[in-house]
Amino acid sequence: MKIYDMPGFPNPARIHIVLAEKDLAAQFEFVKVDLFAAEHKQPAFLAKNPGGVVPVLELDDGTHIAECIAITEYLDNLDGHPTLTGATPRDKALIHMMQKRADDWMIDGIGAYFHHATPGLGATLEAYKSPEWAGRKEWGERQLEKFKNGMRYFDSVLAQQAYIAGPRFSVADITVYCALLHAAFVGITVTDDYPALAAWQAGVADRPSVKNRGGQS
Ligand SMILES: N[C@@H](CCC(=O)N[C@@H](CS)C(=O)NCC(=O)O)C(=O)O
Repeated sequence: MKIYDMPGFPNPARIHIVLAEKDLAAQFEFVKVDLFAAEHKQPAFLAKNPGGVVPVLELDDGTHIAECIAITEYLDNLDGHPTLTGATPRDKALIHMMQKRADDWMIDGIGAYFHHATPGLGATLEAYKSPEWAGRKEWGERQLEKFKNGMRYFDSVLAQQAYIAGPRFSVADITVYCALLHAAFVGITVTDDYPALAAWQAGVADRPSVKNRGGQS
């Protein structure tokens, strides 16, 4: 099986942490897609994922699975013992609720800010010198507000419970953690205003799956 990704980028990092949590990395070949060279917008890659983003999982039968949450569902259920996406109907529902909030408010929020309010991946891909740029930049700035509201919300959640979706580590933790990685890249860090989020972040950073993911992503 293959994973198409780009080392150092936040969404691929989500999958590297999942692979480490599930001890599956050795079963995969990693194929680098050069985002700066716009390889992900070429027909060969778009045939794998019309969304034109990484990561993408390729199964041995040629099936392509895009979207981190879908890839995580697949990987987490391979051994019949899901540990990241919930084992009971209640846990599954709570994890997916928080995962959706983490996707919408955190990883998409900071991603939109990066692509629309900063030079992002550069002039060729982002077209930030286009006449529409001013409006897009303003929209991107508003996405940063959404991200900061997300930080505030998750800080309040983590003041009440150990992890994002309850007492156990889950895919929702991975999503929030990787959104914070992306935020740090653009200079936005977790400050003293968010003490529970900061303590949780330090704990997640210390997990073997996060610390030792083979230097990948
Ligand atoms: N919703 C997607 C997001 C994937 C995504 O945005 N990946 C980024 C890398 S971190 C990407 O490929 N960006 C390229 C671009 O936007 O042109 C997922 O969950 O996999």
